[in-house]
Amino acid sequence: MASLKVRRIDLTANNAAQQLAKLRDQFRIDAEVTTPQSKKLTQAVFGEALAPAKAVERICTDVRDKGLEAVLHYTELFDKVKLKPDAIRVKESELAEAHAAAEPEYLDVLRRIRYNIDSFQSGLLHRDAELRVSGSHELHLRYRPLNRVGVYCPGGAAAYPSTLLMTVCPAQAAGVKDIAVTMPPKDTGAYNRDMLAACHELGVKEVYRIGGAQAIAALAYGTEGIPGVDMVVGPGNQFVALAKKFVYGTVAVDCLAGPSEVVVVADDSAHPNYVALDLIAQAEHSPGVSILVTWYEPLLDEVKEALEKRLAKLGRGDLARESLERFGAFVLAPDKQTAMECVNEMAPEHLHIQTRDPDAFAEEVDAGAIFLGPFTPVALGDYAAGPSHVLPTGGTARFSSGLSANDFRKRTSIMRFTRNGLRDFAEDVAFLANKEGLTAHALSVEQRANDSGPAARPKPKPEKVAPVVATKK
Ligand SMILES: NC(=O)c1ccc[n+]([C@@H]2O[C@H](COP(=O)([O-])OP(=O)(O)OC[C@H]3O[C@@H](n4cnc5c(N)ncnc54)[C@H](O)[C@@H]3O)[C@@H](O)[C@H]2O)c1
Ligand SMILES: N[C@H](CO)Cc1c[nH]c[nH+]1
Ligand SMILES: [Zn+2]
Repeated sequence: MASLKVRRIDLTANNAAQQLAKLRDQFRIDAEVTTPQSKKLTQAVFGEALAPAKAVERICTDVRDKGLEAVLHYTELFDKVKLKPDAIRVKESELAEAHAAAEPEYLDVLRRIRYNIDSFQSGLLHRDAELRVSGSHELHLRYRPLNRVGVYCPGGAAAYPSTLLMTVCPAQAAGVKDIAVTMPPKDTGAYNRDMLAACHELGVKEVYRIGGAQAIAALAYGTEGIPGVDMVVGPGNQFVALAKKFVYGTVAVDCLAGPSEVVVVADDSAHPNYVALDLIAQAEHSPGVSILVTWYEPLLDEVKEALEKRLAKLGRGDLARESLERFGAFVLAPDKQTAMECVNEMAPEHLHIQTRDPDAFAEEVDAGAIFLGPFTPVALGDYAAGPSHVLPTGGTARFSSGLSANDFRKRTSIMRFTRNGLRDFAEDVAFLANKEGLTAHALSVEQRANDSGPAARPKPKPEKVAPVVATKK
């Protein structure tokens, strides 16, 4: 087999900024990172080579304007499945049958992991807050779960029961009652018995066989047979992430969780074999972005050798190799400080720090999730630890965070003043309101502050009603 070709980037004080910008732009959410097969598919569907964001705009507007007909149309073109309208929703009996037929060990694993996720996610929920100033006013912050949430579970190249756990469990911890799940109509999606069994185990009753941008649009706008939701969450490929960006505003979305990425930062203390395993683990998502950053040059050859050995024996070795060669990189930094700048420039979804002092390094850098030391591979977070594995990708970890139970709750502030409390605030409010030229605002406070009569109109006296007298016929 030909030797593995991973791009190498040597950072110097002079070229670091330019090299890193190039690296970062390559995996931005709207970058042209789609594979040649994906480009060919877009061309075949639209008759022209549309950029991913343009293709997504067409799909989403079609679904918004034409509803189910457009969902079925794109499902046929992208997923090669011709579905009848009544086959879109998975029957509850199918969910129950898949569950009844599932291996008991699989269900036990789901239950144990569900427990881990639920313990962490319930523990981090924000609590209602209040401030009371006696005789003056009271201020409250109230949290309530969203009513109805749509979960996208990817299923193009692999089936992800873990993603069901990492999305549905935080939503349930937040108190969301109404959860609809969509998965592509594939053996790795809504025709996968393990996925259906997991839905039943989690108590999800509403599952649709649709994927890609058309699924996100259907959830957001609602179509015949698919009631719209208040929020769409979940990871997926570039088209899914761009569709969430497109529908944002019509519905809430979580972070832009696109193709998975890892940056492994390692020094001379790191075990090359462990580093190689972590890079491959991300690459096998296909596509997945795997970047090694080090200031210890011998590690690069050691890791390359370990990668080659591993890839030769791996089930998805060919897919992982393709991802490593297309989207991977070995970055050699002149020193630790430049390595930190490199990480911050990329703000990766996952950062695994395998250095002598991982805590100190972590203090200085930004990422969706940070994994410390040799015994904390990203896979622990992917499957079982408790924080959701739905994390921001494409550099968006610079300004956004991974999914958590709090995302499924909306905050409302509630306040009440007494007349004395209002009087205490009235002068400042009126002053600032007048400065803004909003004199009615000022008046609404001043009038009340100056009044001394009763605050409310007296209750109207009940009208006298003539007694009903029974008469004999
Ligand atoms: N960030 C996270 O939290 C996280 C978690 C799990 C998985 N992932 C990522 O999710 C991704 C899953 O991708 P996937 O493709 O396997 O499944 P997917 O379900 O996200 O996407 C498959 C769908 O994409 C649509 N599609 C495919 N090619 C298209 C094209 N050219 N134009 C328009 N639509 C097209 C099809 O409708 C298909 O149903 C992986 O990249 C993985 O890394 C991310
Ligand atoms: N690494 C993915 C994004 O965080 C999650 C995942 C699911 N299964 C395995 N990995
Ligand atoms: Zn993963």
